Amino acid sequence: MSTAPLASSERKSFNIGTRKSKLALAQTDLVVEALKKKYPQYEFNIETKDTAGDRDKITAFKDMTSKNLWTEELEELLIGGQLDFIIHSLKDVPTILPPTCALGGVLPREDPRDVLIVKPGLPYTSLSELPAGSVVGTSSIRRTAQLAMKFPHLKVQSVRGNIETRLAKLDAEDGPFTAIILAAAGLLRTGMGGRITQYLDSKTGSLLYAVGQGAIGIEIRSDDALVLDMLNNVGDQKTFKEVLAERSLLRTIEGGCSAPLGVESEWVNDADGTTKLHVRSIIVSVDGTRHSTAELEKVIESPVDAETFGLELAQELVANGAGPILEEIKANKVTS
Ligand SMILES: NCc1[nH]cc(CCC(=O)O)c1CC(=O)O
Repeated sequence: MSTAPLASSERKSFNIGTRKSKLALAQTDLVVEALKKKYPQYEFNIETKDTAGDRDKITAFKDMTSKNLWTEELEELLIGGQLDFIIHSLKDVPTILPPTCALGGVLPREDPRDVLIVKPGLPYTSLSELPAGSVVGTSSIRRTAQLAMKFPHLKVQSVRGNIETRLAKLDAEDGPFTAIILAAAGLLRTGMGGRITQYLDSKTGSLLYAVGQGAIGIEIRSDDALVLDMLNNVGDQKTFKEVLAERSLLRTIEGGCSAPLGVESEWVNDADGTTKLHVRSIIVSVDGTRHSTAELEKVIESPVDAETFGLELAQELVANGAGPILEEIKANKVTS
């Protein structure tokens, strides 16, 4: 847009963009609610848009050539000034944003774990109970690789579509799936937590989650001081530190490809009361035969500390053998 930006004092109305899915709308409502509470004098308009990721429901994610499946169209509107905020599932946001865009803040993280959902009528209550040959639905290479490593007797088959579509494919009488794996956050935020069979985490010896999973990311123009200031009052600083550390880890190791990286972040208190961020991480080869793990625990006071944390954890993962696994993934990647 060619119109000159309004002076801060004249801006009373803000446009918030998101995708059309039920989850995107539920998450946007949470952000609008939080903004209205602190800024009752402003008006917030929600605008929805389909993205490339919504339109192409057939190509497996790993074969898609655009890295910004869920974000590109909305970012164009943000950069052009038609939008002031974009609300994303942070997990879907690339670790490198366009140069004039920034992650302005995040809402408090929902449960970040993956969950198992077993087909109705089947008796299984956990991943480890599923009989050999059971078909587990997921389209994520992170989940596929970790399943191949930890549950090699199971079969993995791709399942695409939004949460409702995937559940319908699981429930289909004549469908192939014994169970599917989804993020807890998406189910909980859309009122479908009742479908969860088992929460997966390192304690149950199963999957680590995706970088940013369960967090709602708010993208803004990096020079929009008014909006940034609003988000400093509305966003959750603890979640922000966690996800900045996780995204720095992913950005460091991925080098232009989406890596099968799993993480698990928690805050721990030392005996002397110091609070530290503890992150476990794993990279697994797609066939599950090789992996590298690393953990780090440090005080995080600033965004710079979080960036450094991610960098150091990435170095540890590489020192523990992640390099060849990443090289193999890059070599097999479709390039364009
Ligand atoms: N790419 C799909 C996607 N993006 C965000 C979520 C769920 C919510 C979240 O992880 O924040 C999901 C579905 C899933 O992985 O089960």
